[in-house]
Amino acid sequence: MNHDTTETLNRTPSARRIAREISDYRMIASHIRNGRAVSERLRDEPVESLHALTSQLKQRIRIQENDDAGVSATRDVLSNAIGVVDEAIHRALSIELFDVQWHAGIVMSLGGIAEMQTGEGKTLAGVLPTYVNALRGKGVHVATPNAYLARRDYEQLKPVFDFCGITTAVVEDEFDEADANTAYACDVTYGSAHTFGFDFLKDQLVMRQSASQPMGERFLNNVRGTRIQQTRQRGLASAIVDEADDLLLDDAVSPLILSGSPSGEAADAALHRMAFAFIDELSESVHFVLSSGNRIELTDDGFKTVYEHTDASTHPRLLRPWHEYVCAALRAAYRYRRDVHYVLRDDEIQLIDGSTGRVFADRTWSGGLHQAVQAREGLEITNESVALGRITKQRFFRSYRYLTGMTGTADQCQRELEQVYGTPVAKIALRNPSKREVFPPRFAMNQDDKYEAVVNEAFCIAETGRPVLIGTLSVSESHAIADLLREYGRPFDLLNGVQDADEAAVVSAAGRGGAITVATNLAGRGTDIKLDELARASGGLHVIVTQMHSLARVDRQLIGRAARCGDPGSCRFFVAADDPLLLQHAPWISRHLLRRDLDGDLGRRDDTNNPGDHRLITQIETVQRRIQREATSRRLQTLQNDSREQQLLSRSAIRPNACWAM
Ligand SMILES: Nc1ncnc2c1ncn2[C@@H]1O[C@H](COP(=O)(O)OP(=O)(O)OP(=O)(O)O)[C@@H](O)[C@H]1O
Repeated sequence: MNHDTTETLNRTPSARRIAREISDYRMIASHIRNGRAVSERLRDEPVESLHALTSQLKQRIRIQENDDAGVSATRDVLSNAIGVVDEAIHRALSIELFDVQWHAGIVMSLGGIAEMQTGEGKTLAGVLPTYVNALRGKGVHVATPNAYLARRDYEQLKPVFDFCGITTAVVEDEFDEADANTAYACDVTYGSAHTFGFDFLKDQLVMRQSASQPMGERFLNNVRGTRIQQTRQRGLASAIVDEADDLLLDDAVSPLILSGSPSGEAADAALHRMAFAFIDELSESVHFVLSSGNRIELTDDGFKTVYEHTDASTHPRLLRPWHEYVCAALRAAYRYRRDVHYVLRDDEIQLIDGSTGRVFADRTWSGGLHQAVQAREGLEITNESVALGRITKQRFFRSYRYLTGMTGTADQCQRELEQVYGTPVAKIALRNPSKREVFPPRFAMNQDDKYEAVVNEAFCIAETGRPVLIGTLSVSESHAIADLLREYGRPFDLLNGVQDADEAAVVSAAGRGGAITVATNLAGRGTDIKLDELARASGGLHVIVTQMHSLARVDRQLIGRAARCGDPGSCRFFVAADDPLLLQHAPWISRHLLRRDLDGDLGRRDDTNNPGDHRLITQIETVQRRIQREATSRRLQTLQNDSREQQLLSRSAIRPNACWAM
């Protein structure tokens, strides 16, 4: 797939062809019918027959495949592939896939993205495209948002692929070169997008180092038998991306940076400490202003003060102009909060990913911000990382020859997925209407009142035998609610990436009748909370959303933990006048809520539908849509900058992706 900037803005011929194919319902239905017939024939055959059919299909797809015939080659083997996969799932899991799951699987096998509602069974729908891509013999990377989901899917699906005669493995960040190499040698490799991206960067580094070795040295190394570092991956052939909206859009512009930093205290540590002490002399609006996107700008007065009242500006250890140290200290003081943006663990700053709630031990902020936060926390100030390699996830995923994916929440971003990745989206119908009840929203004047109301609701619902998931937006919010629950002496589980609880164990306990689980977004995507009998009979999982996210899709993923795959369930949104989303993006709604409180209206706790409440939620959703549009245009801008940079690199001698050209 050849992408350039102009292509990203227009539908490519290949995207047009895929769009046509994935909307051909008659063809899709006939594949499902034929596939089931093949599966019937295989039912009493020994497992060797499934393996033999897989080998035949591998041969066929390789013979037919050339640059132009990728999709039609797929189409040719699809019915047989469905037969093998159907039979393998039947033997390994004693489950029959529903038509909607085959539909999603075929869409992905043809190169599209399947939008299938949360809880409709995407994990199993993804087996078919994984199998079809594995037939190409160049390896398939199944990318998930985190390591927990990668391992879970690998463990669940390995027996299925064993029946198919397809080798599988999981790769993790901690793997050394040899283990990673073994995992990538399999037909299918499960891993987080993060691991795949970093392994790619590590390989780039190995190849650069080997290319820069003089030929004589390489020859001598060969003669002496000196071990030369190997690459981990076999190339970027096929990727199946789970939670595609998250990985391909929301998280796509944050660059993956492979970095190293010399150990010990930074040479300019004293300057960071001086800057942090100095900001006490500055006041907001006079010396600096807080602007959007976590930025802070010095006013003219501020700039003068920064340089007038200190001799730090001529310090011999300065790595950047003195005012940049001051700005970093201001950002650390005013914009970055412990347990919201980062946690402190073993005297180290560890970053929290805003949309997934995960804590990343190996990520650091750049431009001196990390050191400024260390100064603020009174920690040792470490050296800044030096970037050894860097790529945006957007560029990384665009480098795969075959890319496809699935998500429960692609609305409002179909166009972007198609334009940027050449992957049209097909919406898969619901198997049965959802049983999820959306309770009327609750409003509060401030966070304390809201947490009280949240905890009350959790008690009342858990008492009826239903499990409750309280979804919070930050670690600090999860702690605040946990403290309140402790005060009332109510047992609960906490999942926020900071405590050491085993994620899988907490998720599997969250569906027990009467259980209360407090979680950050860690539990908001991909997690499958299985209900026990009491929980199902009592009405299923109830999800409490403690505050609306700036992206509506994140909210929908969270409420998607309830009422999955035909189960009952419900959810409710809580909104407080001082929620960050309202304060930053819709202060008029905050003011409106405060006015309503004066009328004593906000404390109302009945469940009748109030049109005014729904109007407010609709207004917040409009704000979310605006934020989404702004994020889209930022991403397209990054893409254009990235493409420009790539063009410049390709004109020079440096071609970072050249080794992967296929
Ligand atoms: N064909 C099937 N028959 C019976 N149960 C199924 C079938 N397919 C999926 N399930 C069950 O439905 C539940 C939801 O499946 P899964 O977690 O794959 O949903 P999902 O679409 O990936 O959800 P999310 O969008 O939240 O990630 C799981 O418990 C799974 O075992």
